[in-house]
Amino acid sequence: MTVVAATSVVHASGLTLRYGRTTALSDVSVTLHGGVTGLLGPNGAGKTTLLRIVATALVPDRGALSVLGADPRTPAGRLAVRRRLGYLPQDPGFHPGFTAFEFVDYVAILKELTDRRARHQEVRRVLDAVGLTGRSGRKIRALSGGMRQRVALAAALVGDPDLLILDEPTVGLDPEQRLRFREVIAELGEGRAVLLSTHQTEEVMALCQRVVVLDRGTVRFEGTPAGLAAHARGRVWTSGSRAPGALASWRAGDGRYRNVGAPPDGAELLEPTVEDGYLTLVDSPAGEEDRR
Ligand SMILES: Nc1ncnc2c1ncn2[C@@H]1O[C@H](COP(=O)(O)OP(=O)(O)OP(=O)(O)O)[C@@H](O)[C@H]1O
Repeated sequence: MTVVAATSVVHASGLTLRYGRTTALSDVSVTLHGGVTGLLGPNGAGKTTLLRIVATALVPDRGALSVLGADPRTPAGRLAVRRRLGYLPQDPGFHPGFTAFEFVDYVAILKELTDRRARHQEVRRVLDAVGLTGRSGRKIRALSGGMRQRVALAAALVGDPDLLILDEPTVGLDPEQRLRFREVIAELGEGRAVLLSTHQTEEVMALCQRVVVLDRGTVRFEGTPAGLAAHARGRVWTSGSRAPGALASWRAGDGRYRNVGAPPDGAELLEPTVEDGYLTLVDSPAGEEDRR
């Protein structure tokens, strides 16, 4: 296990965190390497809590954690992680009166870029990386949701971090903006580790090399998107009418019903998608963990 910890970007084992009487995470163990990893799960699954722990913004009640080879429980370890980490929280806390440039510059100051000239160059670099060149002088309050999200991503990119943590980065974006954002994230994942939380299985298919499914504070799956889809193999079928016993059943574009669940004898089976795999996992009893 020590070998895994040494080569992984994040290695967490047995993380547990409670908010009062609510157990947000219970004995969560995950290992992340380079590339894009999606953290998928329903509302309240514990995604934000896990991201905040990895980003050193929250301390778990129990469990061990190594991030970029450092231990966030020690002050020196926390500092080492924070210097090499970019974090896009769900609510970036914009000052709407700031321009995009001013906001990112402010974050760069917090990230200890003290030389003004070098800092401004870095701010221009990250604004350019997210396609905001030419809009950097606009006030944040005058930007669209998609543009604001780009500003937040630019702020997370200051200092060229080795690990990027993105909490639902494409929420609220229209399909075109989402696509553009995906392009940027995919490119970022080529040279570093990206951990992003999402509710969207299509995002996982489009972007992620690995996926972790969290449900009610526990890891239900850790593996590839193809492995997650395979979880529903033999459990997706097509029929001429709605199947009453299915976990989910809907009329597809071809006019036939696509059903997920236990198929009746003789059903015509379909190739499962990541969404099917996810559905069969989160709708089955907790405690059946799957890693592939
Ligand atoms: N500050 C807090 N105080 C009390 N309970 C909290 C707090 N933050 C989160 N929780 C609870 O902890 C659980 C996990 O929340 P968390 O925000 O981590 O889930 P999530 O998967 O990110 O949800 P969502 O997809 O809705 O953002 C939920 O039951 C939530 O209500």
